Amino acid sequence: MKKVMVGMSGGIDSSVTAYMLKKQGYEVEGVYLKLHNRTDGYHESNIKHIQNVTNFLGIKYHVLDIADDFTKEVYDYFVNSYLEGTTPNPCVKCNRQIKFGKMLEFAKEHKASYLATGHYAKTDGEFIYEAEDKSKDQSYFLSQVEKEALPYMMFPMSNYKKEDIVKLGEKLDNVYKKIAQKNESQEICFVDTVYTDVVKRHANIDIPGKVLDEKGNEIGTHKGYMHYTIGKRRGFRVHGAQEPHFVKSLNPKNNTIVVGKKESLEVNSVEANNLNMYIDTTNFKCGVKLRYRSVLLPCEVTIKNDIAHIKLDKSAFGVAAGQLAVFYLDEKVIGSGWITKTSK
Ligand SMILES: Nc1ncnc2c1ncn2[C@@H]1O[C@H](COP(=O)(O)OP(=O)(O)OP(=O)(O)O)[C@@H](O)[C@H]1O
Repeated sequence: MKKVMVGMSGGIDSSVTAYMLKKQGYEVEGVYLKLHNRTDGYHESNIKHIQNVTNFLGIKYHVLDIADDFTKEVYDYFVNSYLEGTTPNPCVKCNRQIKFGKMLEFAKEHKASYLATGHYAKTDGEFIYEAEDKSKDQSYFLSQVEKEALPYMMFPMSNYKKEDIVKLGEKLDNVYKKIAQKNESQEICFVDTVYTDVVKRHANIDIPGKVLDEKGNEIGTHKGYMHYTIGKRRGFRVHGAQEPHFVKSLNPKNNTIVVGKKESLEVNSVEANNLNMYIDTTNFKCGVKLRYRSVLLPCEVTIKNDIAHIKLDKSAFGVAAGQLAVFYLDEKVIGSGWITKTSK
């Protein structure tokens, strides 16, 4: 009987994942990652749910304290990105370094043949694909996971809709019912409210500065550059503006932000580095997502010296350095890279 380690968060998706795999005849064990140094009962409450589920299923579970790695690889990167004026994507880092890095190592150490999670995505061991439930699809966030990890990954949610998983859970047992009726977890696990609440624990984000136009003229004021991301159109003042202005770039060095009218945010080419490619081709046509929940933008990609040069067929707006460019052939993820530069 093959062993599967299931990453269990105490939420409904991973709890149903464990049930499904047990039913399919695998030897199942669960692992809960303590990602944060929280002392407010957060871990205890999650672990209680996991205890109930694993008791019900008659399986073992482990708790792995990984808070130091998480702080270094994910949390610090998140805060530093805002300090540097870029827009981070912590879930992408977490999936690569923590869930399919450290948690996969743990699964292998425990002689598991696979690591399963409740992510909404598909994999055939060679590639990652969009999930059946497009509204929940997480393939974008998984696209930096190393190619070597793919043969170990299992996503039992791949063909289900979230609502079906909730219904299934509610029918299974009271233990599951309680979990299904919990609030859905927030988008970023360590951001309870808005990102600025996290960043302000580490820096003074409220230092007002100048708003500049594209020629460098002072045209208004803002409340601190870390309050803004590329494409944002509110929260700053432009003297005498008739038309809406959008944030075009952030300059942490002199605490200025550059704004422009919508057309000036038009981008036709994008550069990305730290590539993670699942194919070997260095010149290809594909669809690209330049942020989560964007539609696929047709483009041509040329990779030179480990940098992807992305030429968009049609312009895109509000593309932010620090976000991930994910390359797709229809539903198949063929690689991704971190956006460093954009131009018209
Ligand atoms: N602290 C954790 N420990 C172990 N595995 C985790 C943890 N957090 C998330 N995972 C795994 O990663 C998957 C995706 O996490 P994410 O936070 O995106 O999901 P979710 O929709 O909240 O899932 P769930 O309903 O299982 O909580 C989870 O389903 C679970 O398998």
